[in-house]
Amino acid sequence: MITVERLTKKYGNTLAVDDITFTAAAGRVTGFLGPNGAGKSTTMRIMVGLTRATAGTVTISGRKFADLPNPGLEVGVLLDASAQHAGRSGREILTLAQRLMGLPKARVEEMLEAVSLTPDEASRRVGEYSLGMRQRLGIATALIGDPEVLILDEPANGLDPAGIRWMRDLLRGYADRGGTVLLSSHLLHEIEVIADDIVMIGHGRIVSQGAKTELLHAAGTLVRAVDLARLEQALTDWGLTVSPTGDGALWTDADAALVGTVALESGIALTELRAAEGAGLEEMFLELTSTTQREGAPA
Ligand SMILES: Nc1ncnc2c1ncn2[C@@H]1O[C@H](COP(=O)(O)OP(=O)(O)OP(=O)(O)O)[C@@H](O)[C@H]1O
Repeated sequence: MITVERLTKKYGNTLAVDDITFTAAAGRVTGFLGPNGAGKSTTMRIMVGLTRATAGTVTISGRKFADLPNPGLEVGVLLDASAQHAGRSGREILTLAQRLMGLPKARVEEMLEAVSLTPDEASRRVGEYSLGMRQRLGIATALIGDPEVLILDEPANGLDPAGIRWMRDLLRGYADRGGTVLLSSHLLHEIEVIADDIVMIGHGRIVSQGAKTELLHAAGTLVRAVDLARLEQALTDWGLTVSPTGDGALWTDADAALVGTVALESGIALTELRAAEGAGLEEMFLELTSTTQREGAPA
């Protein structure tokens, strides 16, 4: 389990992380979702002792990262897959990790196999790896110590669709065996398909968090009408948040019963009315993150 309490990080005048509190629970995949510059990487770097917090605390399985005697056995980390030594082979990088953590030699070949790097690929210099191969190697390095907690910053970057599917299954299996997975992404869909819990961050602040199923349930309503412009006006007049989805529908934060009532009262015939679910989560994500703009920050 990862516990983040009232965490704040300032870089000069930039408030990169602004008083955030959340937990990532054991046995669950927690998606850390936010647009570019939201503060995800900064939060993760603080978690693993690479950046010092301005205020607040992070604990991993109840302890601070700095107090873990052999951190690789407790928490697997993948922050920047390109940060590996370009002149070493994948096998050498894994062997270094294996020695550093005092693990059996056989673990290296086991991990290469687990992330589907062939013996030939494992012998090549990392400088010649594609981004997807680096991500696989990074995941192997994170997993080699069989830790209880995984912290992965944008792990799907550079993976092809088959690679993304592979990673999803791997992380699902890991969480199902009781592990804690925290993974970040700026892509809603990536998080939506894999996460059990979602923490949404925008401009350093948490804008929404909870179980994915609950967030989907609360993700508003999609509605279509013959006269869409009139419907939009009617919903807006009722004080509801409304935005066109771009494919001839409107999204609103209200539930379907209220939208139906507004339409009836206004004499507007609807052609579709349903829970927005995935599409709604996206609208919610855009709405929530756009209303937490820092002063002067670009939209
Ligand atoms: N070392 C640093 N010095 C100064 N400002 C920084 C530093 N690192 C991050 N920032 C700022 O902190 C804010 C949060 O950045 P961060 O990298 O944590 O966001 P992110 O959510 O991981 O974004 P992305 O999805 O683009 O990786 C940004 O405004 C960024 O410019």
